[in-house]
Amino acid sequence: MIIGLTGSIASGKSTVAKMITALGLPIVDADIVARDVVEPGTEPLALIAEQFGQDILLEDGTLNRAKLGDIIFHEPAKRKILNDIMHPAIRQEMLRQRDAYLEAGNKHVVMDIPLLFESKLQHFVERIIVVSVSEEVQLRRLMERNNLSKEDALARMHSQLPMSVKEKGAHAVIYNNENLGQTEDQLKKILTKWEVIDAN
Ligand SMILES: CC(C)(COP(=O)(O)OP(=O)(O)OC[C@H]1O[C@@H](n2cnc3c(N)ncnc32)[C@H](O)[C@@H]1O)[C@@H](O)C(=O)NCCC(=O)NCCS
Ligand SMILES: Nc1ncnc2c1ncn2[C@@H]1O[C@H](COP(=O)(O)OP(=O)(O)OP(=O)(O)O)[C@@H](O)[C@H]1O
Repeated sequence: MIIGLTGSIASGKSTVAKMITALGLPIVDADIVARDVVEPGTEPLALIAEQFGQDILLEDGTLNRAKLGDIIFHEPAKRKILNDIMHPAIRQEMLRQRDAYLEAGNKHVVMDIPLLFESKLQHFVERIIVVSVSEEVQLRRLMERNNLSKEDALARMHSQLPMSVKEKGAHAVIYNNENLGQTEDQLKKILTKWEVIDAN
């Protein structure tokens, strides 16, 4: 079974992904792939420098992620330009990793895709788990984790679809407002019901 794991920014996808890895399931992580496809020497990085100017690169030639984030989370038109450059490369590499896991004999693969709904990638997966939090908890965790002002954190949150829309498109929802133990219990229940892991 190919399972899509999604949610909104700072809702807890990576936290749940770590729990999934601990259960022995392979994960394809879109955020990691998104870093790999803009390593120095890649075509997407050259196109980004062309569109956003050479000073979007740091002195060592790597992408200035903080600077690019500041731009694209505040300007939808710039975000579209970046998405159009990066998303085809990200999709191709994610499918390659998924197929490699399947060819290696794995019965199940989890794909952690933050923008699964925004990019209409539902067809990549057979089941969708959405990690959900209240806006209040999301804002607090995002401000703390990324050391962002309230305004910058809200800009990031509003650059994605509302959580309610994602919940409606999910086969299962994990509510991650409480402690990690409660989150893990919900995850195990879902995976047991889908016969991805054994009940014990
Ligand atoms: C703008 C960038 C450089 C900022 O880097 P930074 O290290 O600050 O953030 P990071 O990559 O860890 O992303 C954090 C979260 O931001 C959200 N996010 C990232 N890109 C986007 C986007 N284009 N639109 C909406 N939300 C986004 C996701 O929830 C993601 O999990 C980076 O996010 C990026 O390259 N984005 C474009 C690629 C992309 O769409 N990635 C999302 C997963 S496919
Ligand atoms: N149940 C929880 N209790 C307390 N803190 C949590 C809980 N779940 C996640 N966090 C914290 O909230 C922050 C966001 O979680 P995480 O990084 O897993 O989100 P994410 O959805 O992967 O974010 P992104 O979309 O930015 O990649 C992290 O600092 C994490 O440690």
